[in-house]
Amino acid sequence: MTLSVALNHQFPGFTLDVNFVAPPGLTALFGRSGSGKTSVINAVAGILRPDQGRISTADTILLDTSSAINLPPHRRRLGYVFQDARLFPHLTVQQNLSYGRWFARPSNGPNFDDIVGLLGLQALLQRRPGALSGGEKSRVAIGRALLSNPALLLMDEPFAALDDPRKAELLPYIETLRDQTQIPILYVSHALPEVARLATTLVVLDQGRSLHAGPAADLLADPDLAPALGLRDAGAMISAEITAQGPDGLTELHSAGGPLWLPQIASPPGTRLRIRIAAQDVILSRQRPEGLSALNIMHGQITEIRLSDDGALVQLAIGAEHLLARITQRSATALRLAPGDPIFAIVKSVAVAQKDIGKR
Ligand SMILES: Nc1ncnc2c1ncn2[C@@H]1O[C@H](COP(=O)(O)OP(=O)(O)OP(=O)(O)O)[C@@H](O)[C@H]1O
Repeated sequence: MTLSVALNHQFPGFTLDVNFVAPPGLTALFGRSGSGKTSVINAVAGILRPDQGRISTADTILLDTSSAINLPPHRRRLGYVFQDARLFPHLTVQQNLSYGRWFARPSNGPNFDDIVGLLGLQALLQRRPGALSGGEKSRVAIGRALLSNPALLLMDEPFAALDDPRKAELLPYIETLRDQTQIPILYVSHALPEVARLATTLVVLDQGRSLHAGPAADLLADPDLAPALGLRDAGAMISAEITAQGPDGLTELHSAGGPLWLPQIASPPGTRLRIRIAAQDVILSRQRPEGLSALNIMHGQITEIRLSDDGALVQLAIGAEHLLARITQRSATALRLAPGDPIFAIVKSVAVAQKDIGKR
C-alpha cells in the first residue's frame, strides 16, 4: 500500500505546497518548527481541507479537490497517534485497546493477541493509564490505533513527551511495526537521529514546501542536503551484521567496508542492523593507519565533496552504501581529496551510540 500526497493550501502568510509518495515502511516528515508537518498530517487525516490537492492510497481516493472528493476523517481508515497518548483514563488498557477494535471493519482486522504481543502489552492489560509510564501509554495508543485496522498510520511526534530512556524503550517497537506490518506510517519528527533510526522514506519540509523526498538512506548521505538537515546532526547509515560477541564488552560486525567493533549490542550473531555514523565522528586517511586506538577502519571510495564556510562534507561509497565525513577545508585541501580516490574512514567504537543502532 502506497500513499500519494499532493497539496496546496494558503494560510494567512504561509503557503503549503507539498508533493510526495509514502511507500510501505515509515515515511518521516522532517522539518523545523513551523515548516508545515502537522498541517500535512491534518490534511491526510481530513482535519484540514486544502485549497487544492489529491491524497490517495492504491485503492482509495481520500481527497481530490478537482472532482470534489473529500472523505470525512472517520471514513479514511486512519490510525492517529498523537504526541500525548490520549487514552481514556477510566478504562483499563484492555478496554482502551478494545475501543480501537470497535471501529475496525469486522473482516480481516488485526488479531487482538497479535497486537498485544507485538507491542509487549500483556502485563499491562488490567492497568489504567494513570499507572503506566509515558512509553507504555504510547505503546497502548499505538495498539489502539492498529486495532482499528487502519490503512495508514499517522504518528505526530510520538516521542515528544518522553524522556530519553522512555524513547529508547519505544524505538524498537516502532521498528517492529515498520518491518512487520504493511501499513504505511507517516511519522512527524524534528529530531534527525530519530529519523535516521526509523525512516525508510524521508520528506524534508522547509517553509511549507517539500524540498526533497526519497529513500531515507540516500537523502541522509547527500552532502548537498546536510546543511538543510542540520550539519551538527549530519550522518549516514550503513548496514552491518553481527558476527561475534567479544569477551571485552565489544560486538563484532561485518560491513561492506570491513569489520566493525562497537560497544556491546545485545543481539545474537546473524542479526542485521542499520548503524548511523555521525559525519563529525569520521576521520579520513589516504593510507590504512597503523598503531591507532580507533578500532574501525573502513575502506571506501570518495564519491562527492562539498566545500563551504562550515568545512568540507565528503561522501564515501562503502560497498553499495554511503558514509558522510565532515572535516575542515584545510584537511580536504592538504589531503588533496578528489572524487574517485580510494580512502580509509576511521570511526571510534565509542562514538556510535546505542540509540543510533537499529534493526534492518
Ligand atoms: N489554522 C491555521 N491558520 C493559520 N495559519 C496556520 C494554521 N495552521 C497552521 N498555520 C501556519 O502554518 C505554519 C505551519 O504550521 P504546522 O503546525 O503545520 O508546522 P509544524 O512543522 O508542524 O510545526 P511544529 O513542529 O512546531 O509542530 C505555521 O507557521 C502557521 O503559521
